[in-house]
Amino acid sequence: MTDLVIHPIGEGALSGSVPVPSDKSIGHRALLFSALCNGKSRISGFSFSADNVSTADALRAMGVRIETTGKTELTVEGVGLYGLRAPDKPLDCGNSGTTMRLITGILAAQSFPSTLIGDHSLTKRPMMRIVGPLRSRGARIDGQPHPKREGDITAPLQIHGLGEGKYLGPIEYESPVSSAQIKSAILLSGLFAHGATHFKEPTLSRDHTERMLSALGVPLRTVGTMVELDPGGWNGQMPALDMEIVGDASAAAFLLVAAQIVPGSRVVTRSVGTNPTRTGLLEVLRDMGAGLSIESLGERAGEPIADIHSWTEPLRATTIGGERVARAIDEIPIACALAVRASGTTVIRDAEELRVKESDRIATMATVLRSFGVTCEELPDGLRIEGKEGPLEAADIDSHGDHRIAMTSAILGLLGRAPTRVRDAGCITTSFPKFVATLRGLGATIDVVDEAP
Ligand SMILES: O=C(O)C1=C[C@@H](OP(=O)(O)O)[C@@H](O)[C@H](O)C1
Ligand SMILES: C=C(OP(=O)(O)O)C(=O)O
Repeated sequence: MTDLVIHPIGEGALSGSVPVPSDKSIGHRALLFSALCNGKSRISGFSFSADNVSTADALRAMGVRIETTGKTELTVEGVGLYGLRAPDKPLDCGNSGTTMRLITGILAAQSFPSTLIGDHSLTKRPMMRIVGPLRSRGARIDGQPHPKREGDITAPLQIHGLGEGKYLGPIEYESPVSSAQIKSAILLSGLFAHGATHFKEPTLSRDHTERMLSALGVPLRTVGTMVELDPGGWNGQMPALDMEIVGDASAAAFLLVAAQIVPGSRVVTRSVGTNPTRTGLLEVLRDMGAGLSIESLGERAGEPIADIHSWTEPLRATTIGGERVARAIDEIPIACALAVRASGTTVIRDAEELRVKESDRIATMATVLRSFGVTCEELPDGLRIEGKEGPLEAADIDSHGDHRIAMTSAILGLLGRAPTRVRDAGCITTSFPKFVATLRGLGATIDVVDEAP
Protein backbone atom coordinates (compact mmCIF):
# COMPACT_ATOMS: atom_id res chain seq x y z
CA MET A 1 0.00 0.00 0.00
CA THR A 2 1.42 3.42 -0.96
CA ASP A 3 0.49 6.54 0.98
CA LEU A 4 1.35 10.14 0.19
CA VAL A 5 2.19 12.76 2.77
CA ILE A 6 1.54 16.23 1.40
CA HIS A 7 3.31 19.10 3.14
CA PRO A 8 1.54 22.46 3.34
CA ILE A 9 2.89 24.83 0.72
CA GLY A 10 2.60 27.72 3.18
CA GLU A 11 3.91 30.94 1.66
CA GLY A 12 5.23 29.01 -1.37
CA ALA A 13 3.62 28.79 -4.82
CA LEU A 14 3.53 26.40 -7.77
CA SER A 15 5.37 27.46 -10.87
CA GLY A 16 6.52 25.86 -14.11
CA SER A 17 5.63 24.52 -17.53
CA VAL A 18 5.02 20.78 -17.66
CA PRO A 19 3.87 18.00 -19.98
CA VAL A 20 0.95 15.82 -18.89
CA PRO A 21 0.40 12.10 -19.54
CA SER A 22 -1.16 10.99 -22.80
CA ASP A 23 -4.93 11.02 -22.96
CA LYS A 24 -6.16 7.79 -21.38
CA SER A 25 -9.40 7.64 -23.40
CA ILE A 26 -7.56 8.10 -26.69
CA GLY A 27 -4.88 5.62 -25.58
CA HIS A 28 -7.47 2.86 -25.13
CA ARG A 29 -8.98 3.56 -28.53
CA ALA A 30 -5.62 3.78 -30.29
CA LEU A 31 -4.74 0.31 -28.97
CA LEU A 32 -8.12 -1.30 -29.67
CA PHE A 33 -8.57 0.14 -33.14
CA SER A 34 -5.00 -0.52 -34.24
CA ALA A 35 -5.40 -4.15 -33.12
CA LEU A 36 -8.34 -4.40 -35.57
CA CYS A 37 -6.47 -2.63 -38.38
CA ASN A 38 -4.60 -4.31 -41.21
CA GLY A 39 -0.90 -3.61 -40.80
CA LYS A 40 1.53 -2.33 -38.20
CA SER A 41 0.47 0.79 -36.27
CA ARG A 42 2.81 3.18 -34.52
CA ILE A 43 1.61 5.00 -31.44
CA SER A 44 3.77 7.65 -29.80
CA GLY A 45 3.42 9.97 -26.81
CA PHE A 46 2.01 7.00 -24.89
CA SER A 47 2.46 7.24 -21.12
CA PHE A 48 1.64 3.70 -19.98
CA SER A 49 -1.07 4.54 -17.46
CA ALA A 50 -2.17 1.36 -15.69
CA ASP A 51 -5.61 1.51 -17.37
CA ASN A 52 -4.07 1.69 -20.85
CA VAL A 53 -1.74 -1.17 -19.95
CA SER A 54 -4.82 -3.26 -19.04
CA THR A 55 -6.16 -2.73 -22.56
CA ALA A 56 -2.79 -3.64 -24.11
CA ASP A 57 -2.52 -6.80 -22.00
CA ALA A 58 -6.05 -7.93 -22.88
CA LEU A 59 -5.24 -7.54 -26.58
CA ARG A 60 -1.96 -9.42 -26.18
CA ALA A 61 -3.91 -12.28 -24.59
CA MET A 62 -5.93 -12.46 -27.83
CA GLY A 63 -2.83 -12.81 -30.01
CA VAL A 64 -2.12 -9.15 -30.83
CA ARG A 65 1.60 -8.34 -30.87
CA ILE A 66 2.23 -5.08 -29.05
CA GLU A 67 5.84 -4.01 -28.58
CA THR A 68 7.26 -1.15 -26.58
CA THR A 69 9.75 0.50 -28.93
CA GLY A 70 10.72 3.52 -26.83
CA LYS A 71 9.95 5.33 -23.58
CA THR A 72 6.64 6.52 -25.00
CA GLU A 73 6.36 4.50 -28.21
CA LEU A 74 4.53 1.33 -29.15
CA THR A 75 3.89 -0.72 -32.23
CA VAL A 76 0.76 -2.81 -32.67
CA GLU A 77 0.53 -5.55 -35.31
CA GLY A 78 -3.09 -5.33 -36.40
CA VAL A 79 -4.85 -8.66 -36.93
CA GLY A 80 -7.77 -7.24 -38.95
CA LEU A 81 -11.42 -7.36 -37.89
CA TYR A 82 -11.53 -11.15 -37.78
CA GLY A 83 -8.04 -12.06 -36.54
CA LEU A 84 -8.45 -12.07 -32.73
CA ARG A 85 -7.70 -15.40 -31.06
CA ALA A 86 -9.74 -16.94 -28.23
CA PRO A 87 -8.01 -16.06 -24.95
CA ASP A 88 -7.01 -19.08 -22.88
CA LYS A 89 -7.83 -17.42 -19.55
CA PRO A 90 -10.07 -14.62 -18.27
CA LEU A 91 -9.07 -11.18 -19.54
CA ASP A 92 -8.18 -8.96 -16.59
CA CYS A 93 -9.35 -5.37 -17.11
CA GLY A 94 -7.85 -4.24 -13.79
CA ASN A 95 -9.44 -0.98 -12.62
CA SER A 96 -10.50 0.15 -16.07
CA GLY A 97 -14.18 0.54 -16.90
CA THR A 98 -13.27 1.74 -20.39
CA THR A 99 -11.26 -1.44 -21.08
CA MET A 100 -14.06 -3.72 -19.94
CA ARG A 101 -16.90 -1.94 -21.69
CA LEU A 102 -15.16 -1.30 -25.02
CA ILE A 103 -13.67 -4.79 -25.25
CA THR A 104 -17.10 -6.29 -24.50
CA GLY A 105 -18.37 -4.51 -27.63
CA ILE A 106 -15.72 -6.30 -29.68
CA LEU A 107 -15.98 -9.69 -27.98
CA ALA A 108 -19.77 -9.76 -28.22
CA ALA A 109 -19.36 -10.17 -31.98
CA GLN A 110 -16.72 -12.93 -31.93
CA SER A 111 -17.42 -16.60 -32.57
CA PHE A 112 -15.36 -17.67 -29.51
CA PRO A 113 -16.25 -17.36 -25.83
CA SER A 114 -14.40 -15.15 -23.35
CA THR A 115 -14.55 -13.98 -19.75
CA LEU A 116 -13.76 -10.50 -18.45
CA ILE A 117 -12.69 -9.86 -14.88
CA GLY A 118 -11.53 -6.78 -12.97
CA ASP A 119 -10.38 -5.54 -9.59
CA HIS A 120 -12.57 -4.97 -6.53
CA SER A 121 -13.81 -1.59 -7.79
CA LEU A 122 -14.52 -2.70 -11.38
CA THR A 123 -16.42 -5.70 -10.02
CA LYS A 124 -18.97 -3.27 -8.56
CA ARG A 125 -19.54 -1.17 -11.66
CA PRO A 126 -22.79 -1.49 -13.61
CA MET A 127 -22.59 -3.47 -16.85
CA MET A 128 -26.22 -3.83 -17.94
CA ARG A 129 -25.85 -0.44 -19.66
CA ILE A 130 -23.76 -2.20 -22.34
CA VAL A 131 -24.94 -5.78 -21.99
CA GLY A 132 -28.62 -4.83 -22.46
CA PRO A 133 -28.22 -3.19 -25.88
CA LEU A 134 -25.65 -5.76 -27.00
CA ARG A 135 -28.04 -8.58 -26.12
CA SER A 136 -30.77 -6.84 -28.10
CA ARG A 137 -28.65 -7.18 -31.24
CA GLY A 138 -27.98 -10.88 -30.58
CA ALA A 139 -25.01 -11.01 -28.21
CA ARG A 140 -24.98 -13.68 -25.50
CA ILE A 141 -23.47 -12.20 -22.35
CA ASP A 142 -23.99 -13.01 -18.67
CA GLY A 143 -22.72 -11.30 -15.53
CA GLN A 144 -23.14 -11.44 -11.77
CA PRO A 145 -26.21 -9.88 -10.17
CA HIS A 146 -25.21 -6.40 -8.98
CA PRO A 147 -25.17 -6.36 -5.15
CA LYS A 148 -26.79 -2.92 -4.92
CA ARG A 149 -28.55 -2.13 -8.19
CA GLU A 150 -31.60 -4.28 -8.81
CA GLY A 151 -31.76 -5.68 -12.33
CA ASP A 152 -28.17 -4.69 -13.04
CA ILE A 153 -25.17 -6.97 -13.46
CA THR A 154 -21.48 -6.60 -12.87
CA ALA A 155 -18.24 -8.40 -13.69
CA PRO A 156 -17.09 -11.11 -14.19
CA LEU A 157 -18.78 -11.07 -17.59
CA GLN A 158 -19.14 -14.29 -19.55
CA ILE A 159 -19.36 -13.66 -23.26
CA HIS A 160 -20.55 -16.86 -24.89
CA GLY A 161 -19.55 -16.11 -28.44
CA LEU A 162 -21.88 -16.25 -31.43
CA GLY A 163 -20.64 -19.48 -32.97
CA GLU A 164 -19.29 -19.86 -36.51
CA GLY A 165 -21.18 -18.07 -39.27
CA LYS A 166 -23.42 -16.05 -36.91
CA TYR A 167 -23.52 -12.24 -36.77
CA LEU A 168 -24.93 -9.49 -34.63
CA GLY A 169 -27.97 -7.75 -36.07
CA PRO A 170 -28.89 -4.07 -36.47
CA ILE A 171 -29.73 -1.82 -33.52
CA GLU A 172 -31.43 1.51 -32.85
CA TYR A 173 -30.57 2.43 -29.31
CA GLU A 174 -31.36 5.53 -27.31
CA SER A 175 -29.21 5.54 -24.19
CA PRO A 176 -30.73 7.03 -21.03
CA VAL A 177 -27.27 8.28 -19.98
CA SER A 178 -24.63 10.21 -21.87
CA SER A 179 -21.70 7.84 -21.93
CA ALA A 180 -18.81 7.45 -24.33
CA GLN A 181 -18.22 3.95 -23.01
CA ILE A 182 -21.73 2.80 -23.91
CA LYS A 183 -21.56 4.60 -27.25
CA SER A 184 -18.16 3.11 -28.08
CA ALA A 185 -19.12 -0.44 -27.04
CA ILE A 186 -22.18 -0.32 -29.31
CA LEU A 187 -20.24 1.23 -32.21
CA LEU A 188 -17.43 -1.33 -31.90
CA SER A 189 -19.96 -4.17 -32.01
CA GLY A 190 -21.41 -2.46 -35.09
CA LEU A 191 -18.15 -2.91 -37.01
CA PHE A 192 -18.93 -6.65 -37.13
CA ALA A 193 -22.73 -6.52 -37.44
CA HIS A 194 -25.00 -7.33 -40.34
CA GLY A 195 -27.09 -4.18 -40.39
CA ALA A 196 -26.74 -0.63 -39.17
CA THR A 197 -26.03 0.76 -35.70
CA HIS A 198 -27.92 3.86 -34.58
CA PHE A 199 -27.02 5.34 -31.20
CA LYS A 200 -28.40 8.43 -29.50
CA GLU A 201 -27.56 9.93 -26.11
CA PRO A 202 -29.10 12.81 -24.11
CA THR A 203 -26.08 15.13 -24.48
CA LEU A 204 -22.85 14.61 -26.38
CA SER A 205 -20.22 12.55 -24.53
CA ARG A 206 -16.57 12.50 -25.58
CA ASP A 207 -16.32 11.74 -29.29
CA HIS A 208 -12.84 10.22 -29.67
CA THR A 209 -14.29 6.97 -31.03
CA GLU A 210 -16.23 8.75 -33.75
CA ARG A 211 -13.22 10.85 -34.75
CA MET A 212 -10.84 7.90 -34.90
CA LEU A 213 -13.18 5.48 -36.68
CA SER A 214 -14.06 8.12 -39.29
CA ALA A 215 -10.35 8.77 -39.88
CA LEU A 216 -9.94 5.02 -40.46
CA GLY A 217 -12.54 5.07 -43.23
CA VAL A 218 -15.38 3.45 -41.26
CA PRO A 219 -18.74 4.58 -42.69
CA LEU A 220 -19.97 6.64 -39.75
CA ARG A 221 -22.24 9.69 -39.66
CA THR A 222 -22.94 11.98 -36.73
CA VAL A 223 -25.79 14.44 -36.34
CA GLY A 224 -25.85 16.20 -32.98
CA THR A 225 -26.03 13.52 -30.30
CA MET A 226 -26.83 10.79 -32.84
CA VAL A 227 -24.31 8.54 -34.50
CA GLU A 228 -24.91 5.98 -37.21
CA LEU A 229 -22.59 3.26 -38.50
CA ASP A 230 -23.72 1.35 -41.59
CA PRO A 231 -21.14 -1.21 -42.65
CA GLY A 232 -23.14 -2.31 -45.74
CA GLY A 233 -20.87 -1.82 -48.75
CA TRP A 234 -17.76 -1.27 -46.58
CA ASN A 235 -14.83 -3.64 -47.17
CA GLY A 236 -14.14 -4.07 -43.43
CA GLN A 237 -10.50 -3.01 -43.75
CA MET A 238 -8.89 -0.30 -41.64
CA PRO A 239 -5.39 0.96 -42.52
CA ALA A 240 -2.67 0.97 -39.84
CA LEU A 241 -2.48 4.04 -37.59
CA ASP A 242 0.47 6.35 -37.11
CA MET A 243 -0.43 8.71 -34.32
CA GLU A 244 0.91 10.77 -31.45
CA ILE A 245 -1.51 10.95 -28.55
CA VAL A 246 -2.40 14.37 -27.16
CA GLY A 247 -1.98 15.24 -23.47
CA ASP A 248 -4.81 14.26 -21.15
CA ALA A 249 -7.15 17.16 -20.31
CA SER A 250 -8.37 15.19 -17.29
CA ALA A 251 -4.82 14.93 -15.91
CA ALA A 252 -4.00 18.56 -16.73
CA ALA A 253 -7.08 19.57 -14.72
CA PHE A 254 -5.35 18.75 -11.40
CA LEU A 255 -2.45 21.07 -12.16
CA LEU A 256 -4.60 23.88 -13.58
CA VAL A 257 -6.77 23.84 -10.47
CA ALA A 258 -3.73 23.63 -8.17
CA ALA A 259 -2.45 26.86 -9.75
CA GLN A 260 -5.77 28.57 -8.94
CA ILE A 261 -5.95 27.57 -5.31
CA VAL A 262 -2.29 27.93 -4.25
CA PRO A 263 -1.87 31.73 -4.11
CA GLY A 264 0.71 33.29 -6.42
CA SER A 265 1.00 30.21 -8.67
CA ARG A 266 1.49 30.11 -12.42
CA VAL A 267 1.48 26.77 -14.26
CA VAL A 268 1.48 25.84 -17.94
CA THR A 269 0.34 22.38 -19.06
CA ARG A 270 1.71 21.65 -22.51
CA SER A 271 0.11 19.98 -25.55
CA VAL A 272 -3.19 19.19 -23.87
CA GLY A 273 -6.18 17.87 -25.83
CA THR A 274 -8.92 20.50 -26.03
CA ASN A 275 -11.60 18.46 -27.78
CA PRO A 276 -14.81 20.42 -27.06
CA THR A 277 -16.42 17.28 -25.58
CA ARG A 278 -13.74 17.42 -22.84
CA THR A 279 -13.53 21.12 -21.97
CA GLY A 280 -16.24 21.38 -19.30
CA LEU A 281 -13.68 22.17 -16.59
CA LEU A 282 -12.13 24.98 -18.65
CA GLU A 283 -15.60 26.53 -18.94
CA VAL A 284 -16.09 26.18 -15.18
CA LEU A 285 -12.72 27.87 -14.58
CA ARG A 286 -13.77 30.77 -16.78
CA ASP A 287 -17.14 31.10 -15.01
CA MET A 288 -15.38 31.24 -11.66
CA GLY A 289 -13.04 34.03 -12.74
CA ALA A 290 -9.88 31.91 -12.90
CA GLY A 291 -6.67 33.17 -14.51
CA LEU A 292 -6.62 31.10 -17.68
CA SER A 293 -5.30 31.41 -21.19
CA ILE A 294 -5.46 28.79 -23.91
CA GLU A 295 -2.80 28.94 -26.60
CA SER A 296 -3.95 26.80 -29.50
CA LEU A 297 -1.35 24.60 -31.19
CA GLY A 298 -3.65 23.33 -33.94
CA GLU A 299 -4.50 19.65 -34.26
CA ARG A 300 -2.73 16.40 -33.58
CA ALA A 301 -4.12 13.11 -34.88
CA GLY A 302 -7.56 14.65 -35.42
CA GLU A 303 -7.75 16.21 -31.94
CA PRO A 304 -7.27 19.92 -31.11
CA ILE A 305 -4.37 20.69 -28.73
CA ALA A 306 -3.20 23.70 -26.76
CA ASP A 307 -0.80 24.89 -24.10
CA ILE A 308 -2.95 25.96 -21.16
CA HIS A 309 -1.75 28.69 -18.80
CA SER A 310 -3.31 28.92 -15.35
CA TRP A 311 -2.55 31.53 -12.67
CA THR A 312 -4.18 32.39 -9.38
CA GLU A 313 -7.09 34.83 -9.42
CA PRO A 314 -9.88 35.28 -6.86
CA LEU A 315 -12.59 32.69 -7.54
CA ARG A 316 -16.36 33.09 -7.26
CA ALA A 317 -18.82 30.25 -6.66
CA THR A 318 -20.76 28.80 -9.58
CA THR A 319 -23.30 26.14 -10.49
CA ILE A 320 -22.11 23.13 -12.48
CA GLY A 321 -24.94 21.18 -14.09
CA GLY A 322 -26.76 20.28 -17.29
CA GLU A 323 -24.99 19.24 -20.44
CA ARG A 324 -21.64 20.58 -19.19
CA VAL A 325 -21.41 17.70 -16.71
CA ALA A 326 -20.78 15.11 -19.44
CA ARG A 327 -17.95 17.29 -20.74
CA ALA A 328 -16.36 17.47 -17.27
CA ILE A 329 -17.37 14.09 -15.90
CA ASP A 330 -13.92 13.04 -14.64
CA GLU A 331 -13.05 16.58 -13.50
CA ILE A 332 -15.88 17.02 -10.97
CA PRO A 333 -13.75 15.83 -8.00
CA ILE A 334 -11.04 18.41 -8.73
CA ALA A 335 -13.72 21.05 -9.46
CA CYS A 336 -14.71 20.55 -5.80
CA ALA A 337 -11.25 21.84 -4.85
CA LEU A 338 -11.97 25.03 -6.80
CA ALA A 339 -15.24 25.39 -4.92
CA VAL A 340 -13.31 25.23 -1.62
CA ARG A 341 -11.44 28.42 -2.52
CA ALA A 342 -14.35 30.27 -4.19
CA SER A 343 -16.33 32.99 -2.43
CA GLY A 344 -19.87 31.71 -1.92
CA THR A 345 -21.55 28.34 -2.32
CA THR A 346 -20.87 26.20 -5.38
CA VAL A 347 -23.55 23.73 -6.43
CA ILE A 348 -22.92 20.64 -8.54
CA ARG A 349 -26.06 19.02 -10.05
CA ASP A 350 -26.95 16.39 -12.67
CA ALA A 351 -23.83 14.38 -11.82
CA GLU A 352 -25.42 11.13 -10.52
CA GLU A 353 -23.12 9.19 -12.87
CA LEU A 354 -20.33 9.96 -10.38
CA ARG A 355 -21.89 7.43 -8.04
CA VAL A 356 -20.85 4.56 -10.35
CA LYS A 357 -17.22 5.43 -11.05
CA GLU A 358 -14.16 3.88 -9.36
CA SER A 359 -15.79 4.94 -6.08
CA ASP A 360 -19.06 6.74 -5.37
CA ARG A 361 -17.37 10.05 -6.11
CA ILE A 362 -20.18 12.14 -4.61
CA ALA A 363 -20.05 10.37 -1.26
CA THR A 364 -16.24 10.08 -1.26
CA MET A 365 -15.76 13.77 -2.08
CA ALA A 366 -18.19 14.78 0.68
CA THR A 367 -16.07 12.78 3.16
CA VAL A 368 -12.84 14.25 1.79
CA LEU A 369 -14.12 17.83 1.98
CA ARG A 370 -15.35 17.38 5.56
CA SER A 371 -11.99 15.91 6.58
CA PHE A 372 -10.40 19.17 5.39
CA GLY A 373 -12.91 21.15 7.48
CA VAL A 374 -15.00 22.28 4.50
CA THR A 375 -18.77 22.57 4.92
CA CYS A 376 -20.65 20.64 2.27
CA GLU A 377 -23.93 18.88 1.66
CA GLU A 378 -24.29 15.70 -0.35
CA LEU A 379 -27.14 15.87 -2.90
CA PRO A 380 -28.56 12.85 -4.75
CA ASP A 381 -26.92 14.08 -7.95
CA GLY A 382 -24.09 16.27 -6.71
CA LEU A 383 -22.79 18.45 -3.90
CA ARG A 384 -23.26 21.87 -2.33
CA ILE A 385 -19.87 23.23 -1.20
CA GLU A 386 -19.16 26.34 0.85
CA GLY A 387 -16.02 28.31 0.12
CA LYS A 388 -13.58 28.55 3.02
CA GLU A 389 -10.78 30.98 3.80
CA GLY A 390 -7.52 30.24 5.58
CA PRO A 391 -5.63 26.98 5.99
CA LEU A 392 -7.58 23.72 5.73
CA GLU A 393 -7.56 21.13 8.50
CA ALA A 394 -4.78 18.57 8.19
CA ALA A 395 -6.59 15.51 6.86
CA ASP A 396 -6.13 11.77 6.83
CA ILE A 397 -7.80 10.59 3.63
CA ASP A 398 -8.73 7.15 2.36
CA SER A 399 -8.71 7.33 -1.45
CA HIS A 400 -10.92 4.22 -1.69
CA GLY A 401 -8.56 3.14 -4.46
CA ASP A 402 -9.89 5.96 -6.67
CA HIS A 403 -7.14 7.84 -8.54
CA ARG A 404 -9.16 11.02 -9.02
CA ILE A 405 -10.00 11.17 -5.30
CA ALA A 406 -6.36 10.55 -4.36
CA MET A 407 -5.10 13.35 -6.65
CA THR A 408 -7.79 15.82 -5.57
CA SER A 409 -6.95 15.15 -1.92
CA ALA A 410 -3.24 15.65 -2.59
CA ILE A 411 -3.92 19.06 -4.20
CA LEU A 412 -6.15 20.13 -1.29
CA GLY A 413 -3.41 18.95 1.10
CA LEU A 414 -1.18 21.76 -0.18
CA LEU A 415 -3.53 24.17 1.65
CA GLY A 416 -3.43 22.27 4.96
CA ARG A 417 -2.31 23.74 8.27
CA ALA A 418 -0.18 20.59 8.80
CA PRO A 419 0.75 17.59 6.59
CA THR A 420 -2.09 15.59 5.01
CA ARG A 421 -1.92 11.84 4.50
CA VAL A 422 -3.54 10.28 1.43
CA ARG A 423 -3.87 6.54 1.96
CA ASP A 424 -3.99 3.97 -0.82
CA ALA A 425 -2.54 6.40 -3.35
CA GLY A 426 -0.88 3.79 -5.60
CA CYS A 427 -4.07 3.99 -7.68
CA ILE A 428 -2.78 7.29 -9.13
CA THR A 429 -0.83 5.24 -11.70
CA THR A 430 -4.24 4.39 -13.20
CA SER A 431 -4.15 7.67 -15.12
CA PHE A 432 -1.18 9.85 -14.08
CA PRO A 433 1.95 7.76 -13.34
CA LYS A 434 4.19 10.85 -12.90
CA PHE A 435 1.76 12.87 -10.77
CA VAL A 436 4.02 13.13 -7.70
CA ALA A 437 7.14 13.92 -9.73
CA THR A 438 5.24 16.58 -11.70
CA LEU A 439 3.90 18.29 -8.59
CA ARG A 440 7.32 18.19 -6.95
CA GLY A 441 8.76 19.79 -10.08
CA LEU A 442 6.25 22.62 -9.68
CA GLY A 443 7.33 23.22 -6.07
CA ALA A 444 5.26 20.88 -3.87
CA THR A 445 6.80 18.76 -1.11
CA ILE A 446 5.36 15.25 -1.07
CA ASP A 447 6.66 12.12 0.63
CA VAL A 448 5.83 8.70 -0.76
CA VAL A 449 5.44 6.17 2.04
CA ASP A 450 5.34 2.50 1.12
CA GLU A 451 3.70 0.47 3.84
CA ALA A 452 4.15 -3.27 4.04
CA PRO A 453 0.81 -4.95 3.17
O1 LIG B 1 -14.97 6.49 -22.94
C1 LIG B 1 -14.09 6.83 -22.13
O2 LIG B 1 -12.86 6.77 -22.41
C2 LIG B 1 -14.50 7.33 -20.82
C3 LIG B 1 -15.79 7.74 -20.62
C4 LIG B 1 -16.30 8.23 -19.34
O3 LIG B 1 -17.11 7.22 -18.75
P1 LIG B 1 -18.68 7.03 -19.12
O4 LIG B 1 -18.79 6.64 -20.52
O5 LIG B 1 -19.13 5.94 -18.19
O6 LIG B 1 -19.30 8.36 -18.80
C5 LIG B 1 -15.20 8.60 -18.39
O7 LIG B 1 -15.71 8.77 -17.08
C6 LIG B 1 -14.09 7.60 -18.37
O8 LIG B 1 -13.05 8.02 -17.52
C7 LIG B 1 -13.50 7.41 -19.74
C1 LIG C 1 -13.98 6.74 -14.64
C2 LIG C 1 -12.73 6.60 -15.06
O1 LIG C 1 -12.23 5.59 -15.84
P1 LIG C 1 -12.86 4.17 -16.21
O2 LIG C 1 -14.35 4.33 -16.33
O3 LIG C 1 -12.21 3.78 -17.48
O4 LIG C 1 -12.50 3.21 -15.10
C3 LIG C 1 -11.74 7.67 -14.76
O5 LIG C 1 -10.62 7.58 -15.29
O6 LIG C 1 -12.02 8.60 -13.99
